[in-house]
Amino acid sequence: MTDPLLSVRNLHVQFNTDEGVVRAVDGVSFDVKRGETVCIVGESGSGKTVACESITRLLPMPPGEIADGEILFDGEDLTDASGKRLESIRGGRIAHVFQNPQSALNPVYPVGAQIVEAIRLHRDVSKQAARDRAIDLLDRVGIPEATARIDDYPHEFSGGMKQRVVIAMALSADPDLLIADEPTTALDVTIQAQILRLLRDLQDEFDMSIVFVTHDLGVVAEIADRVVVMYAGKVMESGTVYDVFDRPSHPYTQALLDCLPGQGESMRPIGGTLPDPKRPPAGCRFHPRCPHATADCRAGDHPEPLTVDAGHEAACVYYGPGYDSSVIRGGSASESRVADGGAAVADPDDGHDSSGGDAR
Ligand SMILES: Nc1ncnc2c1ncn2[C@@H]1O[C@H](COP(=O)(O)OP(=O)(O)OP(=O)(O)O)[C@@H](O)[C@H]1O
Ligand code: NI
Repeated sequence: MTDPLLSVRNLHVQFNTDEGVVRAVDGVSFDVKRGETVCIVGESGSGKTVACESITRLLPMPPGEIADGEILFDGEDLTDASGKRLESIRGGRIAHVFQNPQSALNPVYPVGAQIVEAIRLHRDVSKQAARDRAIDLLDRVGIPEATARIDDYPHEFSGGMKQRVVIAMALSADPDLLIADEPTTALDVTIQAQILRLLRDLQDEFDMSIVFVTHDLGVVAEIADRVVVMYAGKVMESGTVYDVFDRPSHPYTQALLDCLPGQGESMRPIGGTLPDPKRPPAGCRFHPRCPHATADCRAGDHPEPLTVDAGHEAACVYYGPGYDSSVIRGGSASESRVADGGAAVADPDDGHDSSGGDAR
């Protein structure tokens, strides 16, 4: 068995603020194998972006700080890497794509010039060779008449086409890992589906791994090989897309799935809101909102992940000896939810802020 491409081990990322320490990512572990797509899913504020942006230290530090843990990328611990080393990895072996394509493009230069620059940053090639490759990349991401459009400015492209340009730029260095943080959230549904299909095709073609952040379980069903469910800085459940959709073993995962509209029912949002990250509750982070919480769930530390099956883990006190999963899964345990698709997880912060993309 080969080592995973990326192995995030017990990662703790915090912000030291005047009001206290925000433990945004609080002991998160997950692996990404070569060539696979891992979706990180969870409500707004659960720490998805902070976890992803810590990998290449895109997250400004300070105010952020990696307080503990390891980020092993191809065997190298990135938490120890120098700023210079990370700069070469960023955009080289690890590329990021964000929600808002506008933020990744410079409005005053033609898109081709920006892709050429990205190529030449990581490769010693002539301008002409880089330009040829830029045209090829634009063509591969589905920009019609790439040769004619390479000298167009970002504003001459629609939102979906702009995101394709950004993806072409991200691919320019042949990355081993693409980290895409809500790359389709700002796009309309049809365009979203096209971009997801594009990423899947490109993944095969470029043989890369993808970490895909979303709060849309429909998107997860569409694109994930494996899923990491985050809540309030913790991983609640992880497993293959089939494990998580067909055998959800954490009440939080179940609650997220219940937000998906089924036949003729409307979306049921999860009651309550995320805890204050400066003062998380004792016990399981989800217990104040969990319909199954017992005294054991309200005390002590957050539960350790327990193995459900090989490769499928759930961090739930309830998931233990004598556990009756039908209690949590209700009557719908046998229905495959992978096919449902299409719905966003109810989000307390409804207008998912675009700062993840705008900040850059
Ligand atoms: N610079 C910062 N200073 C203080 N707290 C921060 C900072 N950046 C993020 N946080 C906090 O860290 C937590 C995790 O935020 P993060 O952006 O990772 O959530 P997310 O899961 O990506 O949510 P969304 O779906 O809205 O993008 C939140 O409580 C957020 O308020
Ligand atoms: Ni985010």
